[in-house]
Amino acid sequence: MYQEIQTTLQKFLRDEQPFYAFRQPGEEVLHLSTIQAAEPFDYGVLDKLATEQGFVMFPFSRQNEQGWWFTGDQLQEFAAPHRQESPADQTPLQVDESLSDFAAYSAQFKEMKAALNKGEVQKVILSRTLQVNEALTYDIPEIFTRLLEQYPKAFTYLVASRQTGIWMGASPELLFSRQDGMCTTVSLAGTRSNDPADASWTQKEIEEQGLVSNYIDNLLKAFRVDRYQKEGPFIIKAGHLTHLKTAYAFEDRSSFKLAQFVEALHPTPALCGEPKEKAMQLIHQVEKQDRSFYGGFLGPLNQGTINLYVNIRCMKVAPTHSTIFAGGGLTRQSDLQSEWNETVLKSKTLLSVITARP
Ligand SMILES: C=C(O[C@@H]1C=C(C(=O)O)C=C[C@H]1O)C(=O)O
Repeated sequence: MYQEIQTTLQKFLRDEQPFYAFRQPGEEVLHLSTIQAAEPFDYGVLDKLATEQGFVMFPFSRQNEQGWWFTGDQLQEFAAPHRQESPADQTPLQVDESLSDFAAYSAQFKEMKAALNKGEVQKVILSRTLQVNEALTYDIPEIFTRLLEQYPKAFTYLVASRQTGIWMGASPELLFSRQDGMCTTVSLAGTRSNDPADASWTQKEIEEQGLVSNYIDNLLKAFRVDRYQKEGPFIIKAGHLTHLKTAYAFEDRSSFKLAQFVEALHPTPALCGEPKEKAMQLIHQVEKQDRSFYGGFLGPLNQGTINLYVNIRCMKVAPTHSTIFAGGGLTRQSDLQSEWNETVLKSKTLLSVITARP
């Protein structure tokens, strides 16, 4: 299967044929479809698309970018590649984190910390980018295959469209799903490395994940969902990281305003902050990069089934360089060096599948 996936993706990229490819968490199938039409995405679409299938890609904020709804007519399925199917004899690319990156991050950290200390926000997410100065376009099939192999529990995708450019990622975070009459969402936050020596969770992480859960609890209340299952927080593994997760599930009743709920949910305090408006303002003011589709959501809609994931652990591929995005939640208790280290660890999800040219 490895070779067939490579050949198909290689051909699409060479021909500049827009497409999307994804494998859902735990699935054995890679879905691949050409994009024949792209329409601006409006949340109302979520209520209407009972019979269609396609793929949504929505940005973190609508300030510079809009969401897209992609449809195509051929949905091909491949058995997802398994570990070690791709050539193994390759060394990961070394990228220097320059001192100026750290200096810029630390100035932004201080600015956000000042707002946290003044009580303007309780939590805000600071993100940064890591630039890979290599032309990767024709290595994409290989990199994507390794991403599929290494993160079998993630939502692993590759999108190439005129509207968004080329993006790929392996996200551990569900935004919202509706399947077989049940709706689910999660509160995911708090990060530690997978190293057993780093296993203890501090009050800071417990609180920052608790803030996301409170936000979801309040939203469910506001949408009059008064009966729901809530499990957690428990610890989940995401590649070489671990997170705290609480899972929510409830029945999709006819009175439930699904599209409005998803609109209100995004972006959660896992990617934006609390309170939301103030945190959003602070992010726009402080961060130098445009988050674009990082921190947005994406995923397939298929005849009433909705599976949307938060676009994290991702990168954008341009002809001469690629940009990896990573961020983390800051609270009053945040420490500069450990927050920086967390973004270094998070960027490894992508960095570890990009290999050096021989
Ligand atoms: C912002 C990212 O991840 C999010 C932030 C987390 C945190 O602050 O601990 C953990 C999981 C994600 O919800 C990212 O990976 O870039």
